[in-house]
Amino acid sequence: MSSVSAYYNGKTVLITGATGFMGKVLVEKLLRSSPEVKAVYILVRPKAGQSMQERVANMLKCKVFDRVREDCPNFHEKIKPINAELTQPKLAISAEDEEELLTRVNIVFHCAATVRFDEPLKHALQLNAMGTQRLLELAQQMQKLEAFIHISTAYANCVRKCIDEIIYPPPAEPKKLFDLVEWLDESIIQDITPKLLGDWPNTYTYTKALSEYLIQQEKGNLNIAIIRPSIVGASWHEPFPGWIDSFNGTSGIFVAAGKGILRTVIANNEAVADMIPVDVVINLTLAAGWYTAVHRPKNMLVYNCTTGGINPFFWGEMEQYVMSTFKRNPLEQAFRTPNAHLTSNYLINQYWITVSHKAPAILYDLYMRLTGRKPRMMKIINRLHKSMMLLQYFSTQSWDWSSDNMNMLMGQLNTEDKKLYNFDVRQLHWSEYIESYCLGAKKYLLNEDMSGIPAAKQHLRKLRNIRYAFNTTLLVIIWRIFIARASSTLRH
Ligand SMILES: CCCCCCCCCCCCCCCC(=O)SCCNC(=O)CCNC(=O)[C@H](O)C(C)(C)COP(=O)(O)OP(=O)(O)OC[C@H]1O[C@@H](n2cnc3c(N)ncnc32)[C@H](O)[C@@H]1OP(=O)(O)O
Ligand SMILES: NC(=O)C1=CN([C@@H]2O[C@H](COP(=O)(O)OP(=O)(O)OC[C@H]3O[C@@H](n4cnc5c(N)ncnc54)[C@H](OP(=O)(O)O)[C@@H]3O)[C@@H](O)[C@H]2O)C=CC1
Repeated sequence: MSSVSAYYNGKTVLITGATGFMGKVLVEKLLRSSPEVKAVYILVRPKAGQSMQERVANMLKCKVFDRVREDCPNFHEKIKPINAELTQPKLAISAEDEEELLTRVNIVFHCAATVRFDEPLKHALQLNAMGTQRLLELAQQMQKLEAFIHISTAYANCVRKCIDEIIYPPPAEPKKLFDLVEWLDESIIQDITPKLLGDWPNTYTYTKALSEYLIQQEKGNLNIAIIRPSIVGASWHEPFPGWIDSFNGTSGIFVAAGKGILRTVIANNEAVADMIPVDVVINLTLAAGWYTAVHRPKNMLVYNCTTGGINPFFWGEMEQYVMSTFKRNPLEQAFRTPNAHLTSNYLINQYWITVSHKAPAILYDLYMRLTGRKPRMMKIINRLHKSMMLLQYFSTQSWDWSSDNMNMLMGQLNTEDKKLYNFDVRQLHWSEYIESYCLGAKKYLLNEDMSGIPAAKQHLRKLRNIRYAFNTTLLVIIWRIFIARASSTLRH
């Protein structure tokens, strides 16, 4: 039985989206588990006034690379950044760089995408669907290509309740849509987007469904596999338990709940919270790359990378574990004591939004104004409500994903690889994982030190005393009004 880590040694790999949350974990794991990998080309665009080189230098300083930095101090020499923009013709790669890629690359991992739910359709199409098509065109010309791995999402087909490891008919004919957005005015596209999306909840899942179909249509002789992760969370074990650097998915919600800002969430306690740790997704992706290249399956394999069917976990349990962790390990400078509740009742949610979100935010902003500072809480609350509105589609329903290919792949790994590329989610202990996720959000997302926990607890005690004082004052005022009314009624 050949080995996954040995396979990548000596290979040249191309990764898109390497600067993103999952891309970084992929680059790190690849370089650490296969230190003899020949080169890792990464497609990077200049962004926010930073050149490609500056961005890569900053990326490599990131904590996520601490382990590989220790194991192989020269790991950065293997990383070859290529200037690219996936929304541009020919990916905006220079002729010289293109030549290098065409003659050298053995395996492609395509992670780049816009994951925003509110992305305008035109941009989501240009990046997620057309970008994938352009990358496929490039891959078709690669002389030594052995496998092409595309990262999709388990929610690409969220209009279905049971999702098998197959490509479903697309929501629309991709090429017709490409033509349409090419000549239609941006504002008209915005206007007709809800009609085009149909049952799809957002432009992200819609364009991910289109790109899966495009791949199936245009794969030609390429050896391709598609990975469909569900809600990707902090790492389980690698490179560090709880590592996370993105506010997407559940992470931003955890932080908002931990800070005491978020108090009510529309979710179904009994619905499955299909979360998957990022290192599990990356281990499966690397294993699938090896399997696709070495075993060359006759049909393109789709791997649903989910937990619900194997080791189900529910939103109600998540609420308990998140709250219990943040009560024991509070975040610094919390707005209020963490106390978030899930409800599937729209009216109850609206009530708590008014009482527990808006009222305290208005009072706090008033206090800020009175003390000559800039009010900001209402702005945060409004952004939070926008996020919650976009996320509730996923927190109120359950889906059944089959995971036969994930199981099949596990059976193909030798004993050593089963440990090195562990994606057996049956071993995942949810309460421990969520605790480590919340602590990871505290450490890696918010850069808070664990030594600050006693001060954070002290701050929560102060908040509790303010609440007691506020409630007592309110009671006294109500009591005084009541007494005043009662005595005036008696006088008359
Ligand atoms: C108690 C437990 C309950 C559990 C309760 C259930 C929850 C139920 C979750 C379902 C989860 C489904 C997930 C589907 C699984 C996929 O397959 S989807 C893949 C993941 N994609 C996503 O999650 C994208 C969702 N996000 C979005 O679409 C956009 O962020 C939103 C929601 C439209 C918000 O957009 P926006 O208001 O423009 O804000 P955005 O640009 O995102 O952020 C602005 C800045 O604030 C930062 N920020 C964002 N959030 C925060 C925060 N909370 N704190 C501090 N800073 C923050 C950002 O990092 C960003 O910083 P810069 O990059 O500018 O430096
Ligand atoms: N996170 C999640 O919960 C899930 C993610 N996925 C999928 O996993 C993949 C990775 O997601 P994740 O890491 O979370 O996303 P991130 O948003 O963290 O990363 C996206 C990556 O794509 C790159 N990118 C975006 N636009 C362009 C462009 N125009 N040209 C070149 N590169 C571009 C970004 O580069 P830059 O740094 O320049 O912006 C970044 O490296 C995506 O395909 C996503 O659909 C699937 C299921 C769930």
